[in-house]
Amino acid sequence: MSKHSYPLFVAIDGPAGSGKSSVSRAVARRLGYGYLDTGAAYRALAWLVIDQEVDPENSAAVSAMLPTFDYTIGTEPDAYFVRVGESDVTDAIREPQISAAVSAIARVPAVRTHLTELFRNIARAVPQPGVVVEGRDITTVVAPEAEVRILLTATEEARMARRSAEISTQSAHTVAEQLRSRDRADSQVVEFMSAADGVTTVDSTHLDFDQTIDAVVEVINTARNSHD
Ligand SMILES: Nc1ncnc2c1ncn2[C@@H]1O[C@H](COP(=O)(O)OP(=O)(O)OP(=O)(O)O)[C@@H](O)[C@H]1O
Ligand SMILES: Nc1ccn([C@@H]2O[C@H](COP(=O)(O)O)[C@@H](O)[C@H]2O)c(=O)n1
Repeated sequence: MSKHSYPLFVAIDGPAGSGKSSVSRAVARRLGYGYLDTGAAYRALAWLVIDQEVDPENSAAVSAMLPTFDYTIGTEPDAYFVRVGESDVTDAIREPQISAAVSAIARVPAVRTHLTELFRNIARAVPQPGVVVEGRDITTVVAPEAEVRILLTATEEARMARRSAEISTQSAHTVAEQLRSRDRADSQVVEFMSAADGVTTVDSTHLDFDQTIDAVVEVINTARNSHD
């Protein structure tokens, strides 16, 4: 029987475009763990706010939506989906208008408290022996007691180049400006640019995708061995 009553918790923080989602999902797949993308919940709430024609800057109106926010996310690395009620919003939450609105919603304290509790419950319930949870504040706020805590980072230049390579509908300049402005807004609320005490930094600036996965898996295996 496992020594853990809950799945082993791997917490991964980092700035926009550092590879949190793609690397975390690949790591979870390799280790047979669950995968939880926390940014998707902030995005899904932003989607609902816009869909209901609520002003994202109206924190009281946004907070009032929380009790009926019916959110579901897939935690299998190969069966990812995001739903609000009956609506599948997996693709819709990646639209630029959602990225532009999400930071305003994420700075509302009631939203952060509500979603933090939701993330803890979802992570505890995965059927796998471990779960990789990624977002801006996972190592510091959501799971400061996690068995494994990693700050995944890369230089702003590398992150912008990677992000603009995957977005063909906007100029590299626009993509870079959006990434910078989201990091600026988010960093007023949570610290994700430097590692808190006990958090291991993985800097992927000079690593390719597979090397980054290897580096993260090595940190997990080292921590796992020290817990056994
Ligand atoms: N080490 C790497 N080398 C090359 N490309 C990478 C590396 N790590 C991630 N990428 C690529 O960088 C892009 C951004 O990664 P990803 O979307 O996972 O970042 P993120 O941190 O989740 O961003 P955000 O917080 O904005 O959602 C993706 O296209 C991903 O495949
Ligand atoms: N733990 C988190 C995760 C996300 N946010 C906010 O959501 C936005 C979208 O996140 P992505 O990872 O999908 O890009 C992000 O810009 C933050 O505003 C958060 O606050 N905490």
